Amino acid sequence: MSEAIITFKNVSKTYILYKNDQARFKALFFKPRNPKTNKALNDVSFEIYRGESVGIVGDNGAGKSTLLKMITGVAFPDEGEIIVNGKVAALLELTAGFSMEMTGRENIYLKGYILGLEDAYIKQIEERIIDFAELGDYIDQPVRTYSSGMKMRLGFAINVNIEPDVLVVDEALSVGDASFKRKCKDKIKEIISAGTTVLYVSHNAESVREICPRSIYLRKGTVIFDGNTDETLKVYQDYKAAQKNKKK
Ligand SMILES: Nc1ncnc2c1ncn2[C@@H]1O[C@H](COP(=O)(O)OP(=O)(O)OP(=O)(O)O)[C@@H](O)[C@H]1O
Repeated sequence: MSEAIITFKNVSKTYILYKNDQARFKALFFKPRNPKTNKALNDVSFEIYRGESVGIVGDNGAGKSTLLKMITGVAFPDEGEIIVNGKVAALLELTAGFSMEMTGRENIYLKGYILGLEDAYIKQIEERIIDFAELGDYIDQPVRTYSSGMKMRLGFAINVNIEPDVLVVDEALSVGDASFKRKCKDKIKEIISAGTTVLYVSHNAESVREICPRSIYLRKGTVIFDGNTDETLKVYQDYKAAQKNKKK
């Protein structure tokens, strides 16, 4: 077996449900007593190997985004351990981390530094990113002057052009107009065929089948099934059908 690039060992995450923002702020200084909580991930363990494409499926609120955010390092577990051995690019919150006052070109460097890339490497991929983003003269204008679609395009262009070891994709992400969307899909396919490890969250069974030979089914934060995508989708769809029948 090749090397595990992502390892989750008994990972759990509980969110505290605050009454309001004031209570959320107060909690920074005083631990709330008996707060309402929601366990978003419950004792999740798996290993993903270099070059695998793995789908994450499950109903709304199952914990899919929480799991992806932990891989990209924007959410943290309260229990368990996560090991990620490589450079992660995320097609999730594309505009996170941008400085609105800096130009698009400066933001390419800013994001590159955040990802731990060297100056010389960023220089090498800069033109490729600019070409992909199709922002014309706006690349040297402050990002605050961009439309939301333009910011997303820049975010997408950076993330897909840094030659990541792991690409994390939320299919619900919508980037730009139809022709740009097509270009993004093609680029994701190209990255997959280059052997990059991909984690793909989607509610669309067909697209999971198309991209991922293996899938993990989450229900209320727990891994219910982890295996061949056809088998995983069958377990998921059978459960949904049983739930529907119960309601009748
Ligand atoms: N910041 C937060 N504070 C409180 N609860 C949260 C927070 N983020 C997520 N949750 C809760 O954690 C659970 C898992 O959420 P998550 O977004 O990971 O689900 P998901 O499977 O990605 O859902 P969807 O398919 O709707 O995107 C949900 O019950 C959600 O309400």
